[in-house]
Amino acid sequence: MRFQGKRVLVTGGGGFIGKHLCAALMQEGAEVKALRSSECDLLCYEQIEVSLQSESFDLIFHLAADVGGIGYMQAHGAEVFENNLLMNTQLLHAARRNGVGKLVNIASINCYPAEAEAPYLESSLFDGQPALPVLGYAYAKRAMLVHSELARQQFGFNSINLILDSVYGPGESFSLDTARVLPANVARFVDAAHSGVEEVTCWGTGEPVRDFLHVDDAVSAIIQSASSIESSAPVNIGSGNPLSLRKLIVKIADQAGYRGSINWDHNKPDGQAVRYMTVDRLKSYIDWRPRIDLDDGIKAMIHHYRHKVLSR
Ligand SMILES: NC(=O)C1=CN([C@@H]2O[C@H](COP(=O)(O)OP(=O)(O)OC[C@H]3O[C@@H](n4cnc5c(N)ncnc54)[C@H](OP(=O)(O)O)[C@@H]3O)[C@@H](O)[C@H]2O)C=CC1
Ligand SMILES: C[C@H]1O[C@H](OP(=O)(O)OP(=O)(O)OC[C@H]2O[C@@H](n3cnc4c(=O)[nH]c(N)nc43)[C@H](O)[C@@H]2O)[C@@H](O)[C@@H](O)C1=O
Repeated sequence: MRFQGKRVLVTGGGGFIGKHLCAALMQEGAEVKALRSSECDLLCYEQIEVSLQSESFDLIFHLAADVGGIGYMQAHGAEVFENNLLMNTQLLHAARRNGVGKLVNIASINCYPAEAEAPYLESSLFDGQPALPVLGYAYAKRAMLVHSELARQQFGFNSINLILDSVYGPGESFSLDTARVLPANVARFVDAAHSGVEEVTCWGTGEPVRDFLHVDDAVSAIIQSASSIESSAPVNIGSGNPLSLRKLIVKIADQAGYRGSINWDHNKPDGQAVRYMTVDRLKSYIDWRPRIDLDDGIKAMIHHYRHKVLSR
């Protein structure tokens, strides 16, 4: 019971990773408040002050973000930049002013340069421009990392920064327009197999390489990191098992029972080319390894989509 009696706030606590994190924190003995945008809009500084003045928190996990799959990020680049920059900056400022014990920021593998050499090392984070379709999101998250380090240096404020790779699992969006690649294609191929179509078109070239981490493994790493890391230097969290999107999508199509052909729409963005990370720094802090195999995770996602989403 690592968090026994601790008062913990989770921004974005009603979102995909946030819900899983809140449940796990409660099991660790924490008193958890999941902050919803309807009760505290992080774009409004006064509302953040009210939330942090009404209760004192030992720890804040900051998951709230304006975020989605590559299609959403590309279509809403300026808003994504503005909203995330404002939320992240205001929250850190208010947390520091209100004596919060520790802030755990969640950043993304999208922060790495488009041309970074895989596996990504934390020391190369700022060595070039992020990929164009996710530029606004990546720069807002990069600013959060810089703010965190400066607030530690100037004020001794304790915030840490975790860089997540692609996380998947039950509870994330399956909407074809806004979802990430894995759930979008679970929905696409389960629907295609069900309706018996013989041709399906996926986004991009299928050539990019990605690494997927199940949400339960991500949450376990986030929780252990929160109690073990006392530095603002960013720390990668990923599975270290890369595969091409073509292979991923064929796995999903097979498991969904789809037997038709797969085409690729080259007009859709590919994003970063070869993307996965080392987790040596993480392992220097905690004893962790991912436990959920991708094939099992896909199987569970297909089951979840068929039985929990389609049956609604
Ligand atoms: N999922 C992934 O693969 C990855 C995620 N990340 C990061 O992890 C974090 C969580 O991601 P994920 O769970 O997938 O995202 P979700 O979109 O599911 O959750 C984000 C939450 O942010 C909240 N939010 C958005 N705008 C505001 C606002 N103005 N004020 C208050 N809350 C707001 C929403 O709360 P509400 O529902 O109450 O409106 C929403 O539930 C994000 O910071 C994301 O950048 C990083 C890398 C990979
Ligand atoms: C970690 C990081 O994860 C996300 O980053 P991303 O991996 O770049 O985005 P994505 O999951 O949307 O995958 C995009 C890749 O997949 C290909 N692709 C194929 N078919 C579909 C498809 O149907 N939908 C989508 N979205 N992509 C598809 C597409 O062409 C591209 O090559 C961020 O949004 C952000 O949430 C974040 O923080």
